[in-house]
Amino acid sequence: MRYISTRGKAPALSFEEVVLTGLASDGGLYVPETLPRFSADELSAMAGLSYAEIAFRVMRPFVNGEIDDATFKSLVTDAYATFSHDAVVPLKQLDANHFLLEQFHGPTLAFKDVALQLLGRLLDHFLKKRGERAVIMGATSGDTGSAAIEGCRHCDNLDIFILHPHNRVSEVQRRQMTTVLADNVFNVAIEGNFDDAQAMVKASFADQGFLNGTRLVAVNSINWARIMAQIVYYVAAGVALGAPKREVSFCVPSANFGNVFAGYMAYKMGLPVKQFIIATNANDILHRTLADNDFSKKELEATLAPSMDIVVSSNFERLLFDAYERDGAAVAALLERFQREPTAMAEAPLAKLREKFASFSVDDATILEVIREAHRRTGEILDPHTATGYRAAERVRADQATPMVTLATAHPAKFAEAVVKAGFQGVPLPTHMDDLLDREERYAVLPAELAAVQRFVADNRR
Ligand SMILES: Cc1ncc(COP(=O)(O)O)c(C=O)c1O
Ligand SMILES: N[C@@H](CCOP(=O)(O)O)C(=O)O
Repeated sequence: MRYISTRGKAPALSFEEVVLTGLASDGGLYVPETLPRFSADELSAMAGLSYAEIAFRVMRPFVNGEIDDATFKSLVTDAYATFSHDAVVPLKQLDANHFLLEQFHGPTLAFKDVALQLLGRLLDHFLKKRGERAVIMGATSGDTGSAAIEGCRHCDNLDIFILHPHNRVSEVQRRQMTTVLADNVFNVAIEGNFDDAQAMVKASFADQGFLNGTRLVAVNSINWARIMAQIVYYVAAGVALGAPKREVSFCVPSANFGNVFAGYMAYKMGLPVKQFIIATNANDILHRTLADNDFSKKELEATLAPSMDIVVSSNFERLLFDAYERDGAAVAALLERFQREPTAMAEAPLAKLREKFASFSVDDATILEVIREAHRRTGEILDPHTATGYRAAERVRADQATPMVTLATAHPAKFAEAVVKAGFQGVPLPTHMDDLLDREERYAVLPAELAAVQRFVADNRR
């Protein structure tokens, strides 16, 4: 298998190269040239297997024999042994046909752990094999940062720089990052928003001169391995609920679009999916695009679901590539227009997306209402991101007969502000984080200026 760019002009890469690369050299994102497809028998055979075994079977075709099976199996098994629930990503039934897929049982309590526990191990494996060092630059609206640090901190060959928007992540999220005092971990609070941070990371991939030849690696979902690892839980949930004999629907709290895109990949690989629902907070560009063909930027708003405070949604590009029949030039032209001015998708690709995707946007007042309502009905305290999904699933699901799986993307203990505002006392952190609020913090505060950030990285990398 080879990986090609969504903008059609960068060289095709192998799996190892794609894991060790960020953006493609033409500014696009890498996707597999062809997708593996599972037969109904292969899917049926996955029901009842351990999560690690399903993960191995789903991801093996993407690895392409570039890691031998025994080694890859052990990387996968080790990655998922760090989760506190035996099912790794368990399903919880809320009512007759609505399920939560709990994605917060990993070390940092959000769905990002599922991919980043594996990505850290893959990077360690490839860099050791090559005898190379690398620098990671990542942008976070709160969850990717700690999951990346947790996944990569033990890799001696890596220095990790994580940019978060100053004062725009929750206290628990910030401390999960800034209290890791390892020599290879650097946190930077940017005086700007997530889009500023992500733009600086992307600009650094485009011009890596400031690193004097050291490799720059991505831990954001621009890295294909992030998407690959996230495909697994769609397959695991689907077969647990009766696929391939029964269709399943998924509702996904969305922003940078890596999570729901992974679900779409599972569908393209043979999982029978009736509907994907894209849930957004007040930063509703994905909903506006799907519902009104309004593919235009609006001022980024700080909401009670801060991890979804994103306007420029990276992985939407991967979906556009598919919707535009893999025409890289058309995708590049649309995205260049989008950066400059309000724009719209062509009718045919949009119609294609609407066959499988619906969307819904939830404001802050509704997030609070949903947290209270879901607790009354189910006994669960949802985190504010999951709350957007819960409401969207109720409002725009295609039918009641198909099982609906809402992805519970984070643990409510990470978002005390929203939970308390909704009228609860808060949710305790798990015991391994008991003293998080007392730990020493270390981070730099920098202006949202590329030169300042690159100087910081160049000066501090080991
Ligand atoms: C808790 C949580 N929910 C939802 C999202 C949205 O996921 P995605 O960016 O993959 O669309 C994020 C981060 O982006 C998140 O951290
Ligand atoms: N919500 C994310 C934003 C970055 O998304 P990614 O999936 O591209 O890493 C975060 O919590 O940082």
